[in-house]
Amino acid sequence: MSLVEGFSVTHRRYVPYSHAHYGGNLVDGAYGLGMFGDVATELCIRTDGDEGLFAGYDSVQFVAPLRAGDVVEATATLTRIGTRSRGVSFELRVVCRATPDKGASAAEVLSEPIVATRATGTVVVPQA
Ligand SMILES: C[C@H](N)CC(=O)SCCNC(=O)CCNC(=O)[C@H](O)C(C)(C)COP(=O)(O)OP(=O)(O)OC[C@H]1O[C@@H](n2cnc3c(N)ncnc32)[C@H](O)[C@@H]1OP(=O)(O)O
Repeated sequence: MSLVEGFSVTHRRYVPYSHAHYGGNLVDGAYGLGMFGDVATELCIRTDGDEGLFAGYDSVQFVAPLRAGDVVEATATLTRIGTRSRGVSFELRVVCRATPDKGASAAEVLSEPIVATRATGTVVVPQA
């Protein structure tokens, strides 16, 4: 178990073109929230031995677009330990991106990750 403030878990994933939803291959904001649910689940497993339940978000900010073809990292960090509640902060970062001007499948590793989404929320676990 890793029930200590500051403990974090990161998931990394390629965003398929089947998830492009808007012009410019833009992906809907819910995609990142789905990743936050999954990474929070692993966080709860590691902190409390249970998948936990997401009670709600206090804040969500869509800081930069997420695009099909991106490789993204979602990080969940434990910020508060209640009795059964756990405060969690989230960040979604783009680490690789397509470069279609160089070819249909060309892509690059970004020199600096782009933060796409930030959020804070609460998950609830069973009584120990
Ligand atoms: C991470 C997941 N594996 C992935 C998901 O996303 S799950 C899918 C979405 N979530 C759900 O379907 C959950 C639906 N909600 C529930 O089942 C319940 O509302 C709950 C389990 C989240 C809470 O219900 P309950 O166990 O009856 O809560 P309480 O006994 O009243 O409180 C327990 C602690 O939780 C804090 N709390 C409750 N609701 C909220 C809330 N909306 N926002 C923030 N905090 C909440 C409450 O303050 C208690 O905290 P302490 O134990 O005192 O620290």
